[in-house]
Amino acid sequence: MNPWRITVLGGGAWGTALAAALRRASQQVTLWARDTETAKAISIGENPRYLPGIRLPGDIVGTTDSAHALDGTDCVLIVVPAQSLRDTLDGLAFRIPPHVPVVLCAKGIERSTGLLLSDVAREHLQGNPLAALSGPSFATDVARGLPTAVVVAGEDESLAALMALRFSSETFRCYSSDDLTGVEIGGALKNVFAIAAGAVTGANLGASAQAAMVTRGFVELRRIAAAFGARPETLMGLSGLGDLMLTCSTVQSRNFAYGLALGRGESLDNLPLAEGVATAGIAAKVAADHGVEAPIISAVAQILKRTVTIQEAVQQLMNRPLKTESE
Ligand SMILES: NC(=O)C1=CN([C@@H]2O[C@H](COP(=O)(O)OP(=O)(O)OC[C@H]3O[C@@H](n4cnc5c(N)ncnc54)[C@H](OP(=O)(O)O)[C@@H]3O)[C@@H](O)[C@H]2O)C=CC1
Ligand SMILES: O=C(CO)COP(=O)(O)O
Repeated sequence: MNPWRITVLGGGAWGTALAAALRRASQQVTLWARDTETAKAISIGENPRYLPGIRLPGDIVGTTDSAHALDGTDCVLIVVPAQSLRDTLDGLAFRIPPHVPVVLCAKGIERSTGLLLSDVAREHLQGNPLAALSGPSFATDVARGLPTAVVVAGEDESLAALMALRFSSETFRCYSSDDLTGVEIGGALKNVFAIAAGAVTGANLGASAQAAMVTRGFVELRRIAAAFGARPETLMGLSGLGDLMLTCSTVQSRNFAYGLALGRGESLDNLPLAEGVATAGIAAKVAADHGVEAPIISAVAQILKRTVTIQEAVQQLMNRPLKTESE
């Protein structure tokens, strides 16, 4: 099998880690970053700004030249933060060859529109098949080559399976799915619950509260996904339950760490990217627009807006009318 020429757009932690994983899967990888120092560093096997101390495969090509990165590419991974996807496509979509598959790797909902990232991409890319890569996978683990499993979902099932085959290696196992919407929603919303989990820990509410919050959060996740037409079983998988288990349980998650600082009343300035902060408010609105009850997402959105305290939010959640567990 000849290697694919794969372009990764985005030189942050996740773009760099995915470039390393794809290179280990014997693909030819070019990573486009907007920052010259990052692009140069990638070419010599490191990204000191986002993945300090991690040695990358030495033959990833780093560049700031988008034409060089995208001319003749076989597949494009977009790995900038969710709220930067539109800007990135405004600048680069014209360079992405028609019909080349485009894989969205960010986890979020566009704050200004409530759109899933595939809908944002569809506004810019008419002929390109779209896919999403998601699942429980910290950039530091993937960049180090630790064993990881993710899911690649696309509207075209056979193309998703082909991408999963191309991207997989001994340490990076890709499952495929045709439920693009379910996989996108799982990745986007787990960040909001990871913030909640961090806040529960930071505010010393106890391990029982933590388990209750994650379980009932999972119910909200499945309800919202169903309202979007996704399959419930998708959310039982890597992008859903799997990513909730990961990011709601460890401070290695930036969203959990953000919630932890919030719960402890510490400064939130200068914390690394926590996608759930931008997604919480719009997710609460999207749920309401679809007639879906999502009290935990709403609570996180209100806490982030400082319209309620964590203690008030807990009181509200505990005093909701009683009902059966399946409601
Ligand atoms: N880190 C992780 O473990 C994982 C992250 N993800 C998801 O991947 C996405 C990206 O996260 P991650 O890489 O960690 O974030 P980082 O903060 O590490 O990096 C973000 C990167 O995006 C670049 N960027 C931001 N805005 C733009 C723009 N408008 N145009 C071009 N480049 C831009 C930044 O460039 P610059 O440096 O110049 O500012 C930087 O290289 C998020 O949605 C996250 O949820 C998913 C799974 C794992
Ligand atoms: O999505 C991730 C792991 O699957 C990364 O989570 P954080 O962005 O919270 O660090």
